[in-house]
Amino acid sequence: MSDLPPLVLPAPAKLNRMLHITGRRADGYHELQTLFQFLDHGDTLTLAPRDDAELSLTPALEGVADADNLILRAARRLREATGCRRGADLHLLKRLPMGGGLGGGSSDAATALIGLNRLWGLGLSLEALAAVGLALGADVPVFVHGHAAWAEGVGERLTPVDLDTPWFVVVHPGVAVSTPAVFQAPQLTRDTAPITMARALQGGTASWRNDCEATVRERYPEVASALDWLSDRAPAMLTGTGACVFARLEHETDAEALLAEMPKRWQAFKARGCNRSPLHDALDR
Ligand SMILES: C[C@@](CO)(OP(=O)(O)O)[C@H](O)COP(=O)(O)OP(=O)(O)OC[C@H]1O[C@@H](n2ccc(N)nc2=O)[C@H](O)[C@@H]1O
Ligand SMILES: Nc1ncnc2c1ncn2[C@@H]1O[C@H](COP(=O)(O)OP(=O)(O)O)[C@@H](O)[C@H]1O
Repeated sequence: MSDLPPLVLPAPAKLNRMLHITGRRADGYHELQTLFQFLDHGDTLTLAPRDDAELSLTPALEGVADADNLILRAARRLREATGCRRGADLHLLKRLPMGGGLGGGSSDAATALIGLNRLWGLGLSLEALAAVGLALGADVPVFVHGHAAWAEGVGERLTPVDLDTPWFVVVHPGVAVSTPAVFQAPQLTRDTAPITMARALQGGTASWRNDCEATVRERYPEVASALDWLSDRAPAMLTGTGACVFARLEHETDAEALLAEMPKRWQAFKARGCNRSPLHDALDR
């Protein structure tokens, strides 16, 4: 056994504070403009070195084969990209709902890339790690770079920004939303005129919206119920393609009060918005 201590690193959630769909590419993927921000809530990945070349991940994720797990896929891609032959024991404490629009899988992958880069002493730059991550998902690079960002393209062209950092109550309405199904929906708005980042920021939170919301509301009534319930109490939006929705609150006590009166059928948590990823804060400690 190696003497190096395990690395314990956060894999935070993200919110899409706004999301516009501005077009559709020839390959079917959609052009987006979105503002990503992190939450101080997420999964935790523990990475321990091994003396052999095995990669192990515990526990198994329900409904996700190991070969598809973004953490193991990230580890294998990193080894392919660098020729590294080392192994690791990985353990995931999963707190984020899967397929909830909180980017949990992408964040897990980014934490694996950054953690293994350190554990294996590879010395890759964040730029190089983000490039490895982009092949796994469009949301991986923002988690690797670790700063709130204005994103364009399919979400990979990033400009760092500092947004307001209120409290959020994030609600999972208990349904799974299929990202491909939302993007294939005939009624999805795909022609929002592109805007500049400056204009999006000047418009402020009151002007921010998610172009997926109408489609998701129509197809998933429970998401519509959660949005309606939250909107009666605070400004509320969908994140990504859902299913999670979030309300914006000034104070932690407001978030606690909202959680206390929420219908028990929904899972919910409070978290603070952060412009610097908790992963990068942890790496500096
Ligand atoms: C739209 C976002 C915003 O954050 O939604 P969430 O996943 O967070 O909800 C993400 O960029 C999603 O990224 P990700 O979750 O990696 O999507 P993928 O698995 O790559 O895509 C699933 C499918 O959705 C469609 N898709 C995805 C992203 C995109 N910009 N255009 C698309 O048309 C494609 O059909 C693709 O095959
Ligand atoms: N480590 C992982 N954590 C979560 N989901 C994963 C992971 N590996 C693969 N997946 C797959 O990726 C899908 C999207 O997961 P996730 O990133 O949590 O949602 P979203 O993209 O909606 O924010 C899941 O439904 C699951 O099938």
